[in-house]
Amino acid sequence: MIDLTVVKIGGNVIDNPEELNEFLDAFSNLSGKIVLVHGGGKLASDLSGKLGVKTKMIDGRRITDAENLKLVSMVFAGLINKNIVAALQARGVNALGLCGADLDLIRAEKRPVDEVDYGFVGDITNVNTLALCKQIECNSVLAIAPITHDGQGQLLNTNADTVATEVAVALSRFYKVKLIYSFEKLGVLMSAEDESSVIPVLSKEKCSDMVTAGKINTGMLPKTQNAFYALAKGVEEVYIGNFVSMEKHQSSGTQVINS
Ligand SMILES: Nc1ncnc2c1ncn2[C@@H]1O[C@H](COP(=O)(O)OP(=O)(O)O)[C@@H](O)[C@H]1O
Ligand SMILES: CC(=O)N[C@@H](CCC(=O)OP(=O)(O)O)C(=O)O
Repeated sequence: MIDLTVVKIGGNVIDNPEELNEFLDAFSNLSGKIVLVHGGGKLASDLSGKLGVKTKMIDGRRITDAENLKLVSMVFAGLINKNIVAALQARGVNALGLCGADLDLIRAEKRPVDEVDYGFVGDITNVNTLALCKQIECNSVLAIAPITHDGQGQLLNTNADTVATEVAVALSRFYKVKLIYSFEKLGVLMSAEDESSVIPVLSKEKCSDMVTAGKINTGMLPKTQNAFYALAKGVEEVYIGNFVSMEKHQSSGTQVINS
């Protein structure tokens, strides 16, 4: 099988022009088949503060009422997605920016109300693998925003780590997939404040101990949950780290392993 890399970038990098440029430079230099999935949670939260739209996150996921949905659709599928596409085009990469509704790429269902009502948050039910593969085989570099749809005209907000995961899982039927969750730190840290405490290899047991001890929390919760799920569903290799440092061989990040 041919190698393919899925890279996910999150809000802290997107919100920092210098880091974003460094990321896009490194991403543009990657050879072979590549797919980019982006978030942008920080920018959405900053903007909602300015516009007076209340924001609440639970375990790294946004409670998305109707007003928040309007805002995140504009920010993720519009502003951020199109700026990333333009920046990649400027680097000679023929990027195609899409959200989950385009080409029926990612269907989701509104998360059922349990203990928490997440509002218009979508749990992914289907990835249109054929559409993805067609674009990839035409050498388009997909830049995917974390807005999904339910097939009935309703847009939904889905965590970008989860979008990257499901895209990686779908593509692993046809490619040998490496999935990198890139963020501003060098990897999963033993101690949140200490950048030198990167855990080189994270097993399920180690992760569960760290969650219990409160050492993995907030946005790292969806990342690690998604990482183990991806491995269980056929993704070949999964890393959590800083893509630029990894590409420059300054840091190997955290490799997540399924044991
Ligand atoms: N053990 C940990 N190691 C590194 N970061 C952690 C850890 N536990 C929690 N975090 C937090 O998780 C954040 C990354 O998640 P998130 O903010 O959702 O990133 P992104 O927007 O890039 O997906 C880090 O900025 C950090 O504050
Ligand atoms: C449901 C949910 O939480 N959706 C996320 C989607 C964006 C995202 O995941 O952005 P980062 O990768 O920058 O965190 C949100 O609204 O923030």
